[in-house]
Amino acid sequence: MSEEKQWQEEQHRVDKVVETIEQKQQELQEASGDVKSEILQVRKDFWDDVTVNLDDPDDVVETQASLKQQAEFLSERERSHGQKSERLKTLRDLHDSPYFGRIDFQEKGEPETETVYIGIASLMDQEDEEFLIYDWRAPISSMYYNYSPGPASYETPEGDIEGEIRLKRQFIIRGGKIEGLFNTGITIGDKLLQNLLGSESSPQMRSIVSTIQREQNQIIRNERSRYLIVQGVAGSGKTSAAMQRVAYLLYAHRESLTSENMVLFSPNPLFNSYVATVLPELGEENMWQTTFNEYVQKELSRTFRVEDPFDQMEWFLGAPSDQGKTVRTEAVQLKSSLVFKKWIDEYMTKLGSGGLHFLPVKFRGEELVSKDEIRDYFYGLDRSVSLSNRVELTSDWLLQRIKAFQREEWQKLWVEEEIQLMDKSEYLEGFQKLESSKKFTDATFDDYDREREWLSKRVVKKKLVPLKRKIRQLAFVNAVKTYRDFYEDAAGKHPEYRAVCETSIEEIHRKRLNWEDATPYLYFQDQLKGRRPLTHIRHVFIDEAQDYSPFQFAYLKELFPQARMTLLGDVNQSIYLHAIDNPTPIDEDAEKAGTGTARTERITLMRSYRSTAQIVGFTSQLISGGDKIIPFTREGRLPVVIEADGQQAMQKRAVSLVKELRGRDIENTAVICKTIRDSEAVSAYLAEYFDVQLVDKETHSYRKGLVVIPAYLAKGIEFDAVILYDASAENYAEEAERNLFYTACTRAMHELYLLTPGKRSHLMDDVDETAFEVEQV
Ligand SMILES: Nc1ncnc2c1ncn2[C@@H]1O[C@H](COP(=O)(O)OP(=O)(O)OP(=O)(O)O)[C@@H](O)[C@H]1O
Repeated sequence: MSEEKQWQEEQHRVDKVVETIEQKQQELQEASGDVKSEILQVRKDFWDDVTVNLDDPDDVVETQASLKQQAEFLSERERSHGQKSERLKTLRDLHDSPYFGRIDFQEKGEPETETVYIGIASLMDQEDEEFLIYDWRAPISSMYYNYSPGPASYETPEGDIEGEIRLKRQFIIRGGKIEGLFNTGITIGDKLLQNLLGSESSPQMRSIVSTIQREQNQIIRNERSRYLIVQGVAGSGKTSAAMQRVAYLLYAHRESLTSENMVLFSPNPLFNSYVATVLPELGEENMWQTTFNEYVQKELSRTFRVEDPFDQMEWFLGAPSDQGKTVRTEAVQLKSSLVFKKWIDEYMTKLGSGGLHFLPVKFRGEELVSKDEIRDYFYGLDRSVSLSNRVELTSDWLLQRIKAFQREEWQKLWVEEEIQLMDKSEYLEGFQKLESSKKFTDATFDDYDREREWLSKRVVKKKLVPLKRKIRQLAFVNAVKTYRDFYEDAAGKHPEYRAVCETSIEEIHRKRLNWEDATPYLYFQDQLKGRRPLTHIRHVFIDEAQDYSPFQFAYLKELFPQARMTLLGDVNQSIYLHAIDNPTPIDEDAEKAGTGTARTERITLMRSYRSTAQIVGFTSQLISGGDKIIPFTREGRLPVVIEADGQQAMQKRAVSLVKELRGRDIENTAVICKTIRDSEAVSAYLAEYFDVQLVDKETHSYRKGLVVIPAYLAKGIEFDAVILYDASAENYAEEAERNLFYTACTRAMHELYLLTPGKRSHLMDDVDETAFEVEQV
């Protein structure tokens, strides 16, 4: 069949499908309108349709039942309306672009070839008999991603279905019109992918549903593993695959899984907003998205001023190489390791028989239960009971003590004074309560006593509420002091870490916690007080997983005991201090990294999609093993190293470069600096010429245009052009900064410039001279 004929036939089919969509839209709109007016009516008549009678207890019960019934009816209607609106939104998307793929599949033993069209959601014909479009997540659709024409199979609950793909076709459809049509051979989607990857970057990540690659599909549809570890080179689609995986899981387990059962840990708040549009684009709701830092700060900020990972990074990049830096580096390495977790576990065993510190229970400045009494009670409990359970029992005991104390307190003078100060409404409330309980007759002496008694009880009870709450929160355990003792003990046992322990004690004393101490402290506290694990979470996604220490990962495992975990990362992008000599959760040595179980699976992605072949050619030479990275064949300009004659010349060139890029319609440009201080200075300078956005650790979203950003915050995101600001030998002097340098360079999709005010960094020494151009200004 001629190409033109094929095109016509396909367009004809698209027209028919669009017609069906329009019919369905109309029907649904009418039904949705009906439900909406019904809801409005129910809301309006709500009180007419319920029987409200509060005369006697039976009537109250009946009223409650009637109210409940009406409320349930209303919420059922609202739910139905919600589902209809969602379906309408999906139909709107399908109306614009009904599908992106087609396979003709002949099942073994079947005479007919089945034609399967694949889109972002399923669509049945008007008779509900045939699929006009299959959802990309349906089992049969998996073949579209997994196979080229030829033998193919797919899994179903009843077993594997085998056969042959006779044709595989891709479409670009917009506004109901076919704009592109490709019959694909061995590699899927080269042309379509070229198209997509060659386009402009965006401050919001896009869904890759129409061009998912086979190796990415394995991540998306993985059902077996407890820990799925993805080591993927920069730009290999890890984040993209993770988002598609969420959508896939929500579809495949729609009876039992919702977005509330999932959490995504991302590297910073900016990244959260970067990925936030992907799932809604696929018709799914976003899950709980957070950062580990956000979680830690929420848990600890009432006790300590906790450093965040970005400040730790800034310190690392800025601190002079002296004794202080050596000690802190040692501290970071130690406190990230599972060895340190073991030290804490051992100390917990010791605490089982003595050494735990308590705080006295005080009320109105008076000590009710001394810390010694609490300690005696605690250590009087059966020693085989775990520490956290003993703390729980102690809390019960303290609450009992408070109850007894409460009675003694009623008669006290301060209570009488409080009653005098009570405002009128509170007083009246007491009076009414007594009256309604029919214990209060006319104003007799007896009634007056009862009123006093009632009010005294109320005053004492109310005053004790915060204290009881604190006891329930186990605030009587002095975890901070105990943690300090732990370091004292460690300093004695491990003299080689004496300096580390001493500085830790000093920090604790100042109510401060360095980032490397945050997870160990949380863990320490949990061992003492227990923590309710978040069992409703069934899937945890950790992006940039190489930035987590084994200790942090172990902590997350305990926090989400029922969850499967998908860890995505790149060892060459581990930029934090702890990763220098430590394994990270994505390390090949799973045992060391704490991810080794029978159900751990590793997937390695070597193809890089983000950058042009020229940029990948350059960046891959910055890291060891980079020669194995496979660039996606998309051509562009060689990276340019601009050697400027001093700082001023570099600044000037940065301005002219941005102007040049704009002249060529390259709008989304990032000037990537090493630290926030550099970024502030550069953005202030550029602001004299352009509208520029400075991104710092608090930035939640960025807009199109010119952005200045420190390298460690640019993780995970991408720009059309990257200008690496100050790639000099002085600025990037240390080997430990190699990954940061690499991460910054790999943010570029189409063009990469490295500006240096003098000799370029030795981190580029191994890059072949043919992999970049040199410009001198
Ligand atoms: N199958 C695909 N189809 C279309 N685009 C893709 C595909 N895979 C990746 N991309 C594109 O490649 C770029 C990089 O993807 P992504 O950010 O998911 O990679 P990553 O591995 O998380 O990168 P990094 O580790 O460098 O942050 C994005 O623009 C993404 O849209």
